[in-house]
Amino acid sequence: MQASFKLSWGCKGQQANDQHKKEIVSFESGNITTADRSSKQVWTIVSNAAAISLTWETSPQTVIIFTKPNSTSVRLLSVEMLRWLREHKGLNVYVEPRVKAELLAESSSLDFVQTWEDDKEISLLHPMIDLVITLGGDGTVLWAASMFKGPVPPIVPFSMGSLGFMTPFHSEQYRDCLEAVLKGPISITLRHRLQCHIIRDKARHDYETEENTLVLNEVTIDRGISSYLTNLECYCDNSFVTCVQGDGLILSTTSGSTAYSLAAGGSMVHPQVPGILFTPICPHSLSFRPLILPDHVTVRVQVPFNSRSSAWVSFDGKGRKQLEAGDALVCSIAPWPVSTACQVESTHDFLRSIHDGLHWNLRKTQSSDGPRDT
Ligand SMILES: NC(=O)c1ccc[n+]([C@@H]2O[C@H](COP(=O)([O-])OP(=O)(O)OC[C@H]3O[C@@H](n4cnc5c(N)ncnc54)[C@H](O)[C@@H]3O)[C@@H](O)[C@H]2O)c1
Ligand SMILES: Nc1ncnc2c1ncn2[C@@H]1O[C@H](COP(=O)(O)OP(=O)(O)OP(=O)(O)O)[C@@H](O)[C@H]1O
Repeated sequence: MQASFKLSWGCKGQQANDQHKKEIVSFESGNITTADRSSKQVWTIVSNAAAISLTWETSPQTVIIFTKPNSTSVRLLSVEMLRWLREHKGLNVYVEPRVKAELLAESSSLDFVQTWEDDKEISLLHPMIDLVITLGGDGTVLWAASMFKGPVPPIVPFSMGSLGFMTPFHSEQYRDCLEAVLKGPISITLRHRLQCHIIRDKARHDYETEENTLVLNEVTIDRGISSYLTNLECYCDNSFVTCVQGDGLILSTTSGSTAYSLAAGGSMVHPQVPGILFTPICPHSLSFRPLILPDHVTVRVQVPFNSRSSAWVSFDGKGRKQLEAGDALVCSIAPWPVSTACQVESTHDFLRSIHDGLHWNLRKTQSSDGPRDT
């Protein structure tokens, strides 16, 4: 039985209208799901960067730890953390099968750690997990989120990488931090994901389409190894947007706005702002500015039949798939956001990340010594 919790919204100390928001963000039985996007205005109210707080109604019992591979410091910390969670907190602890094999090779005293045998079992595991811990960088948070094809338990990301934009917790203080998280309430960032699926021209009469892929950062359609320009026809709710002629296009969440989209000239957007960023990669045109589309639209990107080359899709930088002429990628906001625990609060953590991680707007301060307005 999964631990249950409730979410509440507050604006600068005031309690917002939670009932109104609960109709849009359901958090029954520990599963966070958002309502159909047709309720446009209401959704905007829900997401409007008010501080969101998670309070446990029943205590978490089962925790999973995802770890960055090939890191000695991560491995050592994960062993210590697994023991502490089991021996001091009495929790059931899970790791990925690869990690369990590594742990057992190290010591048989870690046989209390649980795992699964087969990828199919992971869908059975989801309803049992109350809390996710990540030890690594942003890539480990993306990896953990990708394991959940539906609702995602709250994620507590510890920083053990170099940039750590989405990983606000310091691993040295893991005991204090996890004590506070397990007790609650926790301030969270509700990060939207995109659901993407490919429609193959060859299979357009088939009932079965390829399964949806969920991304936390972005889906990228690029030229891959081809040396030709990509030629991508883009539609938003069936209205023609534009044709991308360049290296490609990034469709990003607002959480992903500080990742690849930023490198391609897109704006940085607070992760709780609802929307889809439409950012071209090296467009061969003088006037192609990036766009931000509302969260209720469906974007379709199609390789036209007269395109000189195919295109390639990647999901959070992984799982590349080829798009042939006539194939399309369809993308919209998914109903299962990812809640990540905040060190302080969503806006504070976001601003700290752009200052400390990206050195945003760092400039020597002008001295007061000089000419002045009189
Ligand atoms: N030119 C680029 O900037 C570029 C190119 C390819 C991929 N990427 C990004 O890499 C991501 C995959 O991450 P990975 O760790 O698996 O690959 P990786 O190991 O190549 O790391 C990519 C870098 O992007 C940072 N990053 C990831 N998500 C971020 C976010 N939401 N905000 C700020 N920085 C973020 C990571 O900390 C890391 O430093 C992709 O989703 C894509 O956004 C960026
Ligand atoms: N549990 C995992 N299993 C397989 N691959 C993983 C796992 N966790 C992370 N990865 C992959 O390992 C790579 C590096 O991870 P991550 O970004 O967390 O570390 P990092 O590169 O040291 O951090 P930073 O990006 O902050 O420097 C990413 O591509 C990520 O997808």
